[in-house]
Amino acid sequence: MASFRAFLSQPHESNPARLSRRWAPRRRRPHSPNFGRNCPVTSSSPLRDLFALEESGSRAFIGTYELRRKSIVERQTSESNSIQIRHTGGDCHWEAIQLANARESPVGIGHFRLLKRLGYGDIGSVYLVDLRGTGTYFAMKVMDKASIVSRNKLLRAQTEREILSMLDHPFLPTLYSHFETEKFYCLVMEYCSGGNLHSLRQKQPNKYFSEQAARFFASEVLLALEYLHMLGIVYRDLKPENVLVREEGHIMLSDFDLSLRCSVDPTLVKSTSGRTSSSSFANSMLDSEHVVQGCIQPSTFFPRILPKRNRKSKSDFGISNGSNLEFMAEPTHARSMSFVGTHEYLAPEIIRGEGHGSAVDWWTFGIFLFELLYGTTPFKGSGNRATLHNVVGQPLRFPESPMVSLVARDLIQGLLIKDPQKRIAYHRGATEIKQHPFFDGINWALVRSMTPPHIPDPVNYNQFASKEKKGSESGLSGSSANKGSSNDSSHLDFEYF
Ligand SMILES: Nc1ncnc2c1ncn2[C@@H]1O[C@H](COP(=O)(O)OP(=O)(O)OP(=O)(O)O)[C@@H](O)[C@H]1O
Repeated sequence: MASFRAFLSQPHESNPARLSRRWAPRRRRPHSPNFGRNCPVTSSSPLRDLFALEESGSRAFIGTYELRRKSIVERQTSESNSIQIRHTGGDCHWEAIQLANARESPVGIGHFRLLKRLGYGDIGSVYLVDLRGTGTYFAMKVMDKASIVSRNKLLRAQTEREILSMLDHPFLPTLYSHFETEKFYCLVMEYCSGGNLHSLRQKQPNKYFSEQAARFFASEVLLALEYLHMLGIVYRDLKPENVLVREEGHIMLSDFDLSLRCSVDPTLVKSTSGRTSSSSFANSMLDSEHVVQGCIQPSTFFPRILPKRNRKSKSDFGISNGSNLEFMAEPTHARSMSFVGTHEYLAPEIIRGEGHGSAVDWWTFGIFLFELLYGTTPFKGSGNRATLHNVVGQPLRFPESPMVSLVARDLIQGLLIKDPQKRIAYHRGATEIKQHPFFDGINWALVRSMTPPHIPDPVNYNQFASKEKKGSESGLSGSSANKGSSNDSSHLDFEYF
């Protein structure tokens, strides 16, 4: 039987600081998606986090906290008299995991309380958990080893873990830790309390979003896809069900087990007209003369120092004459023959079995936008076969109602071109879509600061405090859950499929 440990120890070319079974701090600190969320306090000060963690009653950690607090106080006193705020903000989740790891044994199942099953997918179940005694909440994906191996899904589990460990983006999940028990593989990720966009759409009047809300969600998804493509990841499973809503209303793309990893050659290109629409799309196709020598390395994004004889002057790059350079990292050479995805979202090239690449994400982005705006997908048939038939053979038609703007329809039309090579973004990726008039007014650098159209109801985490009491009184522990041996109805055992 192939072992998860074996796949965990495989070299990972693009992530030298790869997570080992025992959590190791990342070289780069994450963007802190959880600033102020699910944390004991909503402060960015590590000092206040530590006080709050102490107050939450974790006596076992107090010694370590005390040491850390002293060193922080000393550092603050020596560096300045003001409280230091790190640019990464106060993600208490990293602190909590790190402190748990600093104890005698690395983080494992026994450190967590299972609070609630959030859902399940093809390769595992996802639970809301808390790291005992810290008041920090996580989503833990638990996969049954035997089931995964017997159903030949080990590669999918491996892909998901590898991809998650590469990610560091505000609209993508953070993997805080991963480990295995005798029976399970576990991934510890950030928890999204707002459910998914599919459920949220169902709750809208008439079950579709306003154009403004759709533009917000599409902008965030677009940035996530752009980042994935830059890392050489074709997502392949975009659908509202996989777009989770965070506590503060921003989104998080989830579920990477169907994703494809490939090489990518980031490039600087001269910007063309600066505008894209499906009608002018043919004119804005990339002119190969405009491609500047690939001068940025994938994954690390450090400029490659070219040998002197190859160096180009500013004017070679068109900088002096005022034209703009664009960063482009579209894995246009990615190829896969797999038949993966969800019927209504499958791109025609996947159904035709002719091989597919990164353009499938732009097709699914078109279906996604259509569904947000109209409340249904464009090629849905009476059954799966009919749907596939429609995707390949039926022209795109827009329903008469609701009224959707011309620019939105133009973008959808460009994305749902059946020939991937003619599809918008085939050559220049997200850069091209960002310039479409549908996104006029979006400040791409500040999307994270936009006000979300919907803020989920806050989660009452106190409801779980009483469960903890019950759990600890009756001896609930990760290991008992692991063995699935508990008879107490307050216990949460792992359930599968
Ligand atoms: N980080 C998270 N925060 C909150 N809920 C989550 C999180 N990750 C997953 N979920 C929930 O758990 C469910 C199962 O997720 P999971 O990623 O395992 O499978 P899936 O998306 O349903 O499909 P697949 O079969 O492709 O794995 C999701 O539908 C979602 O509702």
